[in-house]
Amino acid sequence: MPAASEAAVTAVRERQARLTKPEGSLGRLEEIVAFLAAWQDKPQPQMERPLVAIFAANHGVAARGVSAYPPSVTRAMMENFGNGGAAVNQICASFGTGLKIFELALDLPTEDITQKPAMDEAAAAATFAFGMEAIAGGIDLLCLGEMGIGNTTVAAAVYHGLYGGKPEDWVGQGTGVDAEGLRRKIDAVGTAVALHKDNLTDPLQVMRCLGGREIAAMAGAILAARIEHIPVILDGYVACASAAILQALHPGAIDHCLAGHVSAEKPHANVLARLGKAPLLDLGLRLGEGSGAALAIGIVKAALACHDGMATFDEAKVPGQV
Ligand SMILES: O=C(O)c1ccc[n+]([C@@H]2O[C@H](COP(=O)([O-])O)[C@@H](O)[C@H]2O)c1
Ligand SMILES: Cc1cc2nc[nH]c2cc1C
Repeated sequence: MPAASEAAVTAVRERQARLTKPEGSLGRLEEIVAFLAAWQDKPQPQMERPLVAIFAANHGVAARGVSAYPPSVTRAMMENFGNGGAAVNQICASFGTGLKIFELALDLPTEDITQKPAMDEAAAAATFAFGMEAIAGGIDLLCLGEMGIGNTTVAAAVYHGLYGGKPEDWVGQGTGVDAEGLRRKIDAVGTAVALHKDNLTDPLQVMRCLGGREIAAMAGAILAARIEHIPVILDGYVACASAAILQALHPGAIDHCLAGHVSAEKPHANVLARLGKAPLLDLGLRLGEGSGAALAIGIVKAALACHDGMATFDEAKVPGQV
């Protein structure tokens, strides 16, 4: 895996020191520019072709009453994305960002994780490889999101499988289940992790047994982005499950990823702490579909505009530090 480019970061830091602002005063905007330089391996990082990629999948466990919405919403939302009617369409339009939707066998839900592994090895591997396609087309930043009724349950199972604790530590409201729905989610996560317990020492087996197709595909996309020097912005609770799998496989594997936001899905803050990521935004979103990652593009755009467009002390004849 490529490492962060120290030379590119040094070039960014040198320019930042000359820009007309007190040292360090742009805070995380400066860190974002250094981060892009490090992972694009460019002394002048850029974001001319950002992409929001959404992976959509269906889940057998959704039949257990773990979502406030029926599984048919997943396909219906694909139509809506195509027609520009979803929140993420409008966020992307606000920033002039490209959006691609990847459909993952919606008519063939993965197995119910409380009964069987979600996928067999061939399907898990093929889906991971398919996710690697997200970086095609010369993009310079990848935002990762998903759509899939029931996927906050499988994400919770992945976290419980990777991190232990109790099922309820990792379960939140998802699309807005009531108290009974929450109980069913907690039961499903506990049952699934107990069923597959002998398979959970390998993070890729956690992905295969407890995850879903969008989670496997996003993991592939994150890894492909790393290899091709494309920084990644992660969306919320579900997208971070893919990052958690890669981090568990190899501790530095998600160093090229930023957390776009902290979701209102309660355990997400804890997940981000485990991933070592401070979110860029905290807006109470719990939508998924890449919305929080896409919003963070606005911050990245402003960070790069400052870095590229600000005058230096010399250019503006502003006196420097005493
Ligand atoms: O990623 C998040 O932070 C998030 C939090 C709550 C809900 N979602 C979205 O809601 C859907 C899953 O919710 P559920 O209740 O069906 O498990 C799926 O389409 C996700 O994109 C996503
Ligand atoms: C309507 C709807 C839109 C979504 N977008 C992402 N997850 C979603 C879940 C539902 C239910």
